[in-house]
Amino acid sequence: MITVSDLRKTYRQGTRTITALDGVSLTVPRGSIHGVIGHSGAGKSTLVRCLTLLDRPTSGSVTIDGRELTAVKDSEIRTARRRIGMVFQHANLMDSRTAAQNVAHPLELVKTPTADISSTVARLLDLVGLTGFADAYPSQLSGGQKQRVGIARALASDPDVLLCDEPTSALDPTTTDDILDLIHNLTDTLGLTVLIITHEMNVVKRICDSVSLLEDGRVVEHGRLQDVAARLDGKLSRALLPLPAHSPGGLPALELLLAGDIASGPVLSDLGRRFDLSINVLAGSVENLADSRFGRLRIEVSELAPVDEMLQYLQSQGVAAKVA
Ligand SMILES: Nc1ncnc2c1ncn2[C@@H]1O[C@H](COP(=O)(O)OP(=O)(O)OP(=O)(O)O)[C@@H](O)[C@H]1O
Repeated sequence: MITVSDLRKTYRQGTRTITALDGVSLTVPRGSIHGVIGHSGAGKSTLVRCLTLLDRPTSGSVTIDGRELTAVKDSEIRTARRRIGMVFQHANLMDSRTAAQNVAHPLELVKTPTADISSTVARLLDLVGLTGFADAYPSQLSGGQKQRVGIARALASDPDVLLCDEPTSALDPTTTDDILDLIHNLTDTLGLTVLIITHEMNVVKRICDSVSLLEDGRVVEHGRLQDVAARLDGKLSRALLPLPAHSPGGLPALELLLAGDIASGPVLSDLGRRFDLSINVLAGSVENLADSRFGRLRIEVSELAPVDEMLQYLQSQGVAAKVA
């Protein structure tokens, strides 16, 4: 379990104080994947640096499985960092070393016996789907394969936590999905706790159990994926289930959010039949998130439609709805 409590980081620039993290708190339950999503400048890199103690936070704490990392003395930082496996945007491999030698590097640093290194490296390359690539140099590997080596290297020190900093931002969509699936499978197989820093909503959609939205150094929204997706006015829900901008026409328009079984049901035909009116769908977005179906729809109804009654009816059916 990762617990980040009220983490603050300020930088001095001449006479100015820049607040990069302004009281960030989040919890990642053991064995789950949490995404931190934010635009450029939100504080993502600063958060990564503070979590890995590359930068000391100004205040606040980071605790992993009950051990407060932020309380560790400078002389013990290297050892403490071994509990966190880091996966970077660009795999950051050493070009002069083969895949196997890159994965072996963290083990060599702590003077692991050579026989143990060989068997661990072979097991890890196997685990990330790179059997047969042990002797390949980074220049002979695709972007996705390099990232697999990076993941194997992150796992070499047998960490409790995997911290992934924009792990797929440099990859094409298909490779992105393969790498995300690998991280997901490893989480299950090894019981890892994973924190993924990203600016891509697709990463959150595909593998995160929970998510925090970082803006100007603060977490402005957070929760389990199925909970944030179900918030009609939530920023995360809008990003997960996007609709094009609404340009109001002459007719009343409603926005609906359907979650779970309701999203697969005949909501619109029931609504039309009950109020004896026709309904036009103006825009819609449907996704499977956290094993549930979610839909956000914008519909248009006739001028004389009893909008308030319709909203009440929809709410009674478990559909969040409002005038668009
Ligand atoms: N060493 C530093 N000195 C001064 N200001 C800094 C420093 N590092 C970050 N900042 C500021 O802190 C804020 C957060 O920056 P950070 O790099 O963490 O954002 P980010 O979300 O990672 O952005 P990006 O996605 O573009 O990398 C920004 O306003 C940035 O200018």
